[in-house]
Amino acid sequence: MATILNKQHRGAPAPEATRTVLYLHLSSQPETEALAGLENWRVVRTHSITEACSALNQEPFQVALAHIGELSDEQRGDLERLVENAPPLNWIALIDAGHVKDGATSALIYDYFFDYYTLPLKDKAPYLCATLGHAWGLGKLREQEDELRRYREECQMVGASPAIRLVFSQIRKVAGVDATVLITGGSGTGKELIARAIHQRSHRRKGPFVALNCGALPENLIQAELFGHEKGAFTGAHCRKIGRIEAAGGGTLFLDEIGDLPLSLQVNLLRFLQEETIERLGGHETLYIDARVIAATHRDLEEEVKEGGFREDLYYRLNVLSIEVPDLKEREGDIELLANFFFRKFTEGRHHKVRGFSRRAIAAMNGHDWPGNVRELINRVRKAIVMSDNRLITAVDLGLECGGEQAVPTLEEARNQAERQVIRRSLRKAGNNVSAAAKLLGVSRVTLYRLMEKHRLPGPK
Ligand SMILES: Nc1ncnc2c1ncn2[C@@H]1O[C@H](COP(=O)(O)OP(=O)(O)OP(=O)(O)O)[C@@H](O)[C@H]1O
Repeated sequence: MATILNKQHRGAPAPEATRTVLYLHLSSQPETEALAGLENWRVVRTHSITEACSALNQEPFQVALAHIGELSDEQRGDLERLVENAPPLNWIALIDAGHVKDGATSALIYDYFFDYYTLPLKDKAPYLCATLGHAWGLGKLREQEDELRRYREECQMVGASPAIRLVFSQIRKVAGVDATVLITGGSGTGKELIARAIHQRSHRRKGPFVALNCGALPENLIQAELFGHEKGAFTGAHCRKIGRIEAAGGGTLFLDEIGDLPLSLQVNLLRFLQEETIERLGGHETLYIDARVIAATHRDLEEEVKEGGFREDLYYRLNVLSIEVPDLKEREGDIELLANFFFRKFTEGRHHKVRGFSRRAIAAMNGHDWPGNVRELINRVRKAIVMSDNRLITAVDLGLECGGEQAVPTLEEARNQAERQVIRRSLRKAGNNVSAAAKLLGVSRVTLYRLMEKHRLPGPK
């Protein structure tokens, strides 16, 4: 079994071990003296590939030391499989002198290892410590990047700013428990996306995710929508209808715009949260429903409670865990990231003349206030892709700078516009005859065809 070593100074309290390294001892020589110098490192020692495998399965490592002596072909094959298949981490080899020139081992190190040292270390020990530190730091960076990629791939959530990273870490924490969550934040900040991400990461992920916008329906309809009704419960109730709470059984119920839920229904929802039971409208049967509730609002519910518009007991019941979503303008660096993400999403697989955003457009996006947050950004990008006549989307295309005198185009934009105009004019004048138009422009036919393609101008029929 793997054992854990915490180095302790004699007479001094043990320094807090903040970083962990896996040590795999595959040599007939004794353990390297280097381990004694790894202060502030927690060393998990293993003495075979199997032990290393099980240690790697038990906890995440950023860095591992493999102490390599003479290896049989079988051992080398096992080591290769381990470093190739283990979760991504940086391996550093410590090789007993005399085995460095072993061709197969050096090829393995060259292919898979971050660095290597020959033993005995002697005065190279501080360098090993520094290498371990770098390898660990790089591993941490990779871990963060992996997490951002996972959010992008699994939840379609994009962002790398400190503000959104904090939200990601809160999602991770609340997903692991089954309590009610209240998500607050401006309109279009991604509250529903966050609720879905919590659901996907929770043990309920195989159950349904059912959403209801409490502000979208009149009071009488919302009650039937939430709790369902029996046949004949009211005029027009021609058959039994399952409500959203019931439909969310075994999964998650997302109540958007919870601040809009009428006071008369707040008490019903509170009863469900306390007793986990409902009765369909016009029904007498009490149904037990196991659904986790996530609510969201752009309103200040605490203020609403003070003003009597929202029940205090329901507020506390919903607000067991909370996530505050930052406005887009507070997410440093994310605007460009999101704009490019949506640009790729809307142009992928289609032939579009636009290639991306001009620098001025990016500056304008960064300077904009984004009252509609991510939803507004999506709409502006989508519209600009369709409407733009340029190769690069401009601030004007995004509706972030008015045209006319104020909007000074970049030199490239101006050149492109002028080029396009003059080609169009010459083609018109030449009755769409490319050879004649090329002559008017003083360029070859081939050049004109290339320019027409660049500006997506139709050729002669
Ligand atoms: N971080 C993000 N990455 C990618 N897309 C996002 C992100 N945040 C929000 N979106 C997208 O923005 C749009 C609005 O998000 P969502 O509906 O979750 O916001 P909301 O806060 O619930 O809005 P509202 O309060 O108006 O109901 C959706 O299309 C969503 O996919």
